Formats: sequence, structure tokens, C-alpha cells
Amino acid sequence: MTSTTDLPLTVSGVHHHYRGQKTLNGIDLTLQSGEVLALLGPNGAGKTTLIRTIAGRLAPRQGSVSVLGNDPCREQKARGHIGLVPQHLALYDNLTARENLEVFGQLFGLSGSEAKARADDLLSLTELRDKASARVGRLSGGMRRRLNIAAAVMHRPALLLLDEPSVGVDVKALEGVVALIRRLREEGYAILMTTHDMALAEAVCDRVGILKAGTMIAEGSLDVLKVQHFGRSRIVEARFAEPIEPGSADALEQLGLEPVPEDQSRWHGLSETSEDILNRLMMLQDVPPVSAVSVREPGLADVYRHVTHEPVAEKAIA
Ligand SMILES: Nc1ncnc2c1ncn2[C@@H]1O[C@H](COP(=O)(O)OP(=O)(O)OP(=O)(O)O)[C@@H](O)[C@H]1O
Repeated sequence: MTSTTDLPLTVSGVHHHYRGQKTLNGIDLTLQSGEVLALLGPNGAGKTTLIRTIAGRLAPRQGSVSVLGNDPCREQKARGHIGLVPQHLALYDNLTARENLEVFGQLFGLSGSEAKARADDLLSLTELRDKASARVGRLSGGMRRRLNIAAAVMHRPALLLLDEPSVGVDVKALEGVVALIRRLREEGYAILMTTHDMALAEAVCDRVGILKAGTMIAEGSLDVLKVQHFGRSRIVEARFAEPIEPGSADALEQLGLEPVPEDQSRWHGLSETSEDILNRLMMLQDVPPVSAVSVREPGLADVYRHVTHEPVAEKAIA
């Protein structure tokens, strides 16, 4: 059996509150080396509070956090096992990419020559070699995000915490961030990231945790969560030419459909045998014309909507 001392992260019964308002309500979590866990949840769910607690920036009111057997709040040694990339990037804009990495290396206790060698390796890993001498202020959002991730692993921590790694990164540049997270996972980093971006989470995570009002309401691999919440059913979705008026909603609800929370012209429901529902949908009168229908396997966005009863963020897909 793996003990707490071997694991990059063990969170046990963590509670936190701000001025009497509960923000974390008994969180349990473990993370193995080479595993990526995406922490999802609506605004204010407690994701950043949990990341800050794990990083040792906030003390839990109750419960404990262990990083390779050390408490990040009390033991400096634990902080040496953690790399943190905050949502708002922490880089020196007037220094070059290479200089930034070297400065971070020295802050983490590497010697000058160690920091140089490690910066070289990480410039290659992040595909920023040709930008090594460029000032950070001149780099794109995606490049800066990759560089900040590199800075956070200069000292080879066991645990990497990424708070909203897609912020400031456009859709195309996100591929570079995805590739980097995958490479770091292959190198054995345990990675915990918060995100609102379902596509990013689906692309890189081994497990998902969904927080709502400080409670972990779902946790597991995406495959397990899909079976738990949808069994063998698939998602049937109809897109209408116009939003549905209240008077037409009954007919759709009788088919077992409900509006997609973030888009009232899309209605969806679960079905094991989709043909029947599709035929009945086409026969409906007094509803606007159907412009598209689809039948698909549930994805992370569907699991998220199902357990949180909240819309998925705009940028997310499906
Ligand atoms: N410094 C603070 N003082 C008081 N309340 C706070 C503080 N920081 C966060 N909170 C509250 O704690 C709760 C959890 O906030 P947190 O930032 O952890 O959520 P989040 O899931 O990261 O949200 P988002 O997705 O919007 O970043 C919220 O109700 C928030 O208002």
C-alpha cells in the first residue's frame, strides 16, 4: 500500500472558511506521480482556495495536507516539492525568457550553473528555444504561460499546481500548453490544475474533481463518471432556429428534453434508443424548425452540467 509519505499529494478532511463563510467543506484528495487531476467548478466553488491551501499559502481550519509526507503550511521542505503557477502570471517582463528561468532557479536554491543547464532543458521542453533571448513582455500569452510553467518546475518539484492555465491563451496556442502538460506528466510530475475549460481538462486529465460550494460533489476518471451518471445512454440534442417560447416547452419536456443551460435554443436529453426520440421530435408541431440534431456519447461538459446544474463556461466546448 502507498503511504502518505510516498504520495506527491494527500489532502485529508480539509475545511476552510472566510469570516464564517465555509469555502472548503471536508476535502479529501490524493494524487500519484504522473497523474493529472483537473479541478472544475462554478465561480466561487473554492478551487483557488484549495490550491492555495495545498501550496501552504492558507492554513486549513481543520484537516491536513501532505506533500511527500511534509505539511506545506509548516515545513519549508514541502514548499520545495511544490511548483505553483498562479492564474495571473508571475514573470519579470523586462528580463528575457532565459533570464527569468535562471532567476527562478536561483530563488529555488539552484547554483548558477545548475540553473543555466536546467533553463536550457526547459527551453527545449517548452519549445521556447528560439525565444530564449526575447524579453518576456514581447512574448504571446501562450508562450508566457509555457514559460511560467517551466519556471515553476526549475527545481523539479514532485507536485505542480496550475491555477487556470488557459487564461490569456488563445485556442490555437492552447495546443502548446496541452502538449507541455502531457510531457510533464510523462516525466512523472503529479499535476493538479483548476480550469473552467472542459476541452483542456478532457485533453490532459486522468481524473476530474468537481467542486461546488466547497464540497467535492464528483471525483474520478472521466470514463467512470460517465458510466456513473449516464449508464449506457447517449445525449440527444436538438438545435432550434430560434429560442423556445414557454408555450412550446411542455412538448419538449414530454420527450425528456431540457434546455442546455447556456443556450436556450439547444435542448438535450438522455436516450438509450435515440431513433424514437428523433422521430417524435420531427413530428412536433408548434415549435420552431429544428436546424440540427445530434446523438453523441456524453462528454465532460455533460457530466459537469449534470452534477452541478450549472452552465459550462463560454469558452468550453460541447
Ligand atoms: N480573501 C478572501 N476573503 C473573503 N472571502 C474570500 C476570499 N477569497 C475567496 N473568498 C470567497 O471564498 C469562496 C471561494 O472562492 P475561490 O476563489 O476559492 O473560488 P474559485 O472556485 O476559485 O472561483 P473562480 O472560479 O471564480 O476563480 C468565494 O465565495 C469567495 O468569495
